[in-house]
Amino acid sequence: MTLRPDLDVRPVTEAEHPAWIRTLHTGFLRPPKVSAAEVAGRGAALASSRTLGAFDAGAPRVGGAAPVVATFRSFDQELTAVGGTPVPANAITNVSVAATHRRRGLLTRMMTQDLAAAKERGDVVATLIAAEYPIYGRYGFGPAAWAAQWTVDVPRAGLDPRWSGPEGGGRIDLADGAEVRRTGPGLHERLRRVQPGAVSRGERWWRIATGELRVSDEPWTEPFHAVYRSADGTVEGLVTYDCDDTWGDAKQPQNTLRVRDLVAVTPAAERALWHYLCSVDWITSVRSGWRAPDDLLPLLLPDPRAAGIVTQADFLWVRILDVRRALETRTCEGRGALVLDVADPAGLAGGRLLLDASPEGVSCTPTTRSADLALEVGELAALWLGDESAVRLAALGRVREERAGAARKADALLRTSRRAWCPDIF
Ligand SMILES: CC(=O)SCCNC(=O)CCNC(=O)[C@H](O)C(C)(C)COP(=O)(O)OP(=O)(O)OC[C@H]1O[C@@H](n2cnc3c(N)ncnc32)[C@H](O)[C@@H]1OP(=O)(O)O
Repeated sequence: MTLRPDLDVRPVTEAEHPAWIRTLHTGFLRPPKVSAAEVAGRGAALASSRTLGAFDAGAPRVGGAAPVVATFRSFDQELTAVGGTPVPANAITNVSVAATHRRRGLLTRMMTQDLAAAKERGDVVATLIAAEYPIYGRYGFGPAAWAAQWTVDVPRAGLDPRWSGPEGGGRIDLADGAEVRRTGPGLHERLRRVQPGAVSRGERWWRIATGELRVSDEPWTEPFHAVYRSADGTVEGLVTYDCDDTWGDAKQPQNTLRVRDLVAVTPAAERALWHYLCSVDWITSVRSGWRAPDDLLPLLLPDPRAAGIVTQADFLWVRILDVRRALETRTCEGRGALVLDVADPAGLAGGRLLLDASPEGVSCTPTTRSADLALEVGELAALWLGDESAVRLAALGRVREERAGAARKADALLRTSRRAWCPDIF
């Protein structure tokens, strides 16, 4: 790795936004052009001292300035812990380093700077959606919530073709973007209060999802929105989807419906919305979008084999910055005490801590007692949302039992009955 003193990492100014966006597009292999509309659409999100750029003073100047050769941005977010309490999170996004400047330590510089600032602010975790698995473990991140995507072969699913709506008095109605902006945020707030791994959505998220705010020059396709209401009229579910227009030579419909977002706060709403999506005439295939790996979807179908997993992968990565607060914020179903020896080579978190957990509450205090389980902070992140098994990590040699049976005990305390899920890419 060649470290170069003429590579300056610093917050970008408003005048530098167009160059910064162009570098981001280049890094993400999108056409390297930027319109005034895109600069305006992204402006509010970029206007922060947490929008970093790397500038190469040794490169030919572009418009009289050193070119932007790397991008990085973080923003305030809340991440729901097991039990439903949110923790303050430093959400990291828009990470790119120009191919001409790769492997010179630019990502490491930007990440180190940003994580130190997040720790200083008092954020409990940092979060990101990783483009590639091998990038972020070195910075103490661990894959904390996985996701799966299904394709449903609708004709094979065995659903009753006469179905005309939900049972039990509930109803489904189509909605427009304005209604989604009114009802969606409240519904999503209900979801994230109970869904470990869910992250907060600001008003901007809803404006982008409904096409009111454009942050890219890609053509916008207006989606369909459908709302589920229970028998008493309460909104309990919302789905946003689009469809293609494909017909076979024998004049048979072969259309695919793609779910962009499905939020349901009751099992009845979730069941009804999936049933609805798989019952839209002309649709022969439904793409589920990113769901929890234990989503209800396949088992809702009379023939679950009609739902094939097309992708199953790590999704939300978490970097714990404050082990004590992270553990004390979550709940535990089990009861017991465990001494964790948490190693953090970056020195941001870690130490030896006594986890004392019961359904009544969790305490986590520094201790000098001998350790039961030794692990790195990234492994703890994978365990923290309850999605990973300490027994599994021990078998992989990634956590070490200092006392026989400690991994099984950790699982009894930390694992959850349903898996963590992050519905959002950010
Ligand atoms: C949250 C998000 O935004 S995810 C999107 C991430 N962006 C992308 O994937 C876009 C394309 N890729 C890139 O822009 C860059 O290659 C980046 C951002 C992934 C890496 O930036 P770089 O400046 O090259 O990383 P840097 O030089 O700091 O590398 C640090 C270490 O990570 C390793 N590393 C970096 N990227 C990768 C990778 N994709 N796969 C494996 N190892 C990697 C380096 O080899 C180096 O290892 P070392 O410490 O053992 O020497």
